[in-house]
Amino acid sequence: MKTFEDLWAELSEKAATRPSGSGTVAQLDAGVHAIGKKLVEEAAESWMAAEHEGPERAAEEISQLLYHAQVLMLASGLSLDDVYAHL
Ligand SMILES: N=c1c2ncn([C@@H]3O[C@H](COP(=O)(O)OP(=O)(O)OP(=O)(O)O)[C@@H](O)[C@H]3O)c2ncn1[C@@H]1O[C@H](COP(=O)(O)O)[C@@H](O)[C@H]1O
Repeated sequence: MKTFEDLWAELSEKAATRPSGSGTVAQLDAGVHAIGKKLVEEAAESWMAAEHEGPERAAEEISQLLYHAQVLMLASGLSLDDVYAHL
């Protein structure tokens, strides 16, 4: 099973090597504004799933929320430690 740190390592590699066909690279090229909109969209979908669609759908939406949070971190030049310092 993939962890938050596993995903971070994978996305960092994608950002560095920019393989063709990567959705992450496309998101990074779209910029912080577009990434932020996706993050907010996934937050709303997580909320709706948790309130109306049950735990399995909530878990799915929250995984997408975490993905987009990591993409925003990459686009902002942040490391995991930069964020963990505030937990
Ligand atoms: N975990 C994710 C992940 N979660 C969400 N998403 C993206 O977020 C979108 C959310 O889906 P929705 O159905 O909510 O959105 P949608 O509006 O239908 O989607 P779009 O119109 O934005 O495509 C998906 O279409 C993906 O583009 C993800 N994209 C990639 N990953 C993982 O990231 C890694 C790198 O992926 P690539 O960069 O694409 O190789 C791989 O391990 C992937 O599994």
